[in-house]
Amino acid sequence: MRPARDFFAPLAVGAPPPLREIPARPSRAIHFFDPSNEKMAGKVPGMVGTVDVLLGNLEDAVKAANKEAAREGLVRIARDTAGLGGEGAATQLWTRVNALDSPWVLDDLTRLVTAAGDRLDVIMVPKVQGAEDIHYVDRLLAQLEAKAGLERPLMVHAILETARGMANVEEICGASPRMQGLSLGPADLAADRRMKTTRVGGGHPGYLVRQDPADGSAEAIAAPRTSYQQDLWHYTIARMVDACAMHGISAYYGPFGDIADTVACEDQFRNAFLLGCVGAWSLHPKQVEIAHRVFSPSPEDVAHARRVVAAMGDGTGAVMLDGKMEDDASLKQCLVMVELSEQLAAADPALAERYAAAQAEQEASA
Ligand SMILES: CC(=O)SCCNC(=O)CCNC(=O)[C@H](O)C(C)(C)COP(=O)(O)OP(=O)(O)OC[C@H]1O[C@@H](n2cnc3c(N)ncnc32)[C@H](O)[C@@H]1OP(=O)(O)O
Ligand SMILES: CC(=O)C(=O)O
Ligand SMILES: [Mg+2]
Repeated sequence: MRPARDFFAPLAVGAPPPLREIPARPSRAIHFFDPSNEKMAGKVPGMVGTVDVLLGNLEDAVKAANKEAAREGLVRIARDTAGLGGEGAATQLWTRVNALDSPWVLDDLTRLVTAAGDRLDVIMVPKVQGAEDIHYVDRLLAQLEAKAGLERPLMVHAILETARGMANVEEICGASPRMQGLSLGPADLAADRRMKTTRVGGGHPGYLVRQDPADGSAEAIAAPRTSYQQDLWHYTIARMVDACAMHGISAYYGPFGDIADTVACEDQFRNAFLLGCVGAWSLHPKQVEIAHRVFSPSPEDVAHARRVVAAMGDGTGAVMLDGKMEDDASLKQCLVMVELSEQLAAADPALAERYAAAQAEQEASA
C-alpha cells in the first residue's frame, strides 16, 4: 500500500512532481482526428484557437496498418503546430493511445512522451478496467518524463467502456494525482455489457415507457398510447459524474456517432451538461460548435445566477426572488454557473461579450 504522504511524490527520479490540482481549462469539445489521415490532419492547424481540445487518436478508428503512421503524424503535428498544446496554448493537445493489452501502446507512450511530451496535455487511456491500469501508466509516464526532462507532468484521462471499469469507477478516479477526467465510451461499453444496440452513443427508440391503458380491456391495451423514449445512458453518466466530483476531476460525454443528426447530438450533450459533465467528444467538425454552445452556461442562466448571488448578500438565510425561494443551497448552484462562466469567458472573448450583454440587459430591466 502506498502511504498517503507519498501520493504526491514523483514515481521516478527526475520526474516532475504531480499536480495538486487539475487546472480548470475549457474542454467543452474534445475534437478527434486521425493523424495518419492526411486530409484530416491537414485541417488541424486551421482548427487551433477554434476548438478547446484537439485529440490525435491512435486507437479504434485508425486502421491497424496505419498505427505507426498515426503515431509519427501526431509527433509532427505536436512539434510543428503553433498554439497547439502545452502551457498557455490556445488549444490543448490530447492523444488517445492504444489499449493497454495491444501491441502498440508501449511504443505510443514511449515515442510521444520523449518526442513531444512538452506539447501534450492529456493522455487518454481506453478500456481502463481498474486502478491497476492507471498505476501502470502512472509509473511509466514518470519514467518517460524523467528521461525526456519534462518539467510539467502529463495528465491522464480514462475511458469507461467496460463493465469492470464501471464497477471500479471510484478507484480509477482516485488512482493517481494525474487523473484529469473520465469519458463515457458508449460503444465498447454497450458491447461489453451485452446491451442490444448497434450505435455509437445516443438513445434507442425501443428503450421507452408507455402510458398506462385507460382500463384492463383488450381494446384499451391495443389503443394508441403515448410512449416516451428514455435515456439509455442516464445511470452510467450519473455514476461517472459522482465518481469524478468526489475526486475533483471532470466528467465528459463521449462520442455521438450519428453525425447527420445534429439535433439528437445536441440533446444528448445537453443531458450530460445538465447532469454535471463539462464536455463531450466531437468526431466531425460540425459537432464542435454544438459542444462549445451546449457546454457553456447560457447568458440568461448566468445573468440569473448573478442576481441570486447578489440577492443572497452574505450567503446565508432565505430570500424571495421572482416568486421563488433562494437559500444557501440554491446560491451554491448559482456559484457553479457563475464560476464556470468566468472560466470559459476568460478563454472565449465572444462568449464573454454575450455574458456581458445579457448582464447589461438584466440590469437595465431591474
Ligand atoms: C467509438 C469511438 O471510439 S469514437 C472515436 C473514434 N472515431 C473517430 O475518431 C472518428 C473521427 N471522424 C472521422 O473519421 C470522420 O469524420 C468520419 C469517418 C466520421 C466522416 O468522415 P467523412 O465522410 O470524410 O466526412 P465529411 O465528408 O462530412 O467531411 C467533410 C470534411 O471534413 C473533414 N473531416 C471529417 N472529419 C474530420 C475530423 N474529425 N477532423 C478534421 N476534419 C474532418 C473531411 O476530411 C472533409 O474535408 P474536405 O471538405 O476537405 O473534403
Ligand atoms: C468512446 C469509445 O471508445 C467507445 O464508445 O467505445
Ligand atoms: Mg471504445
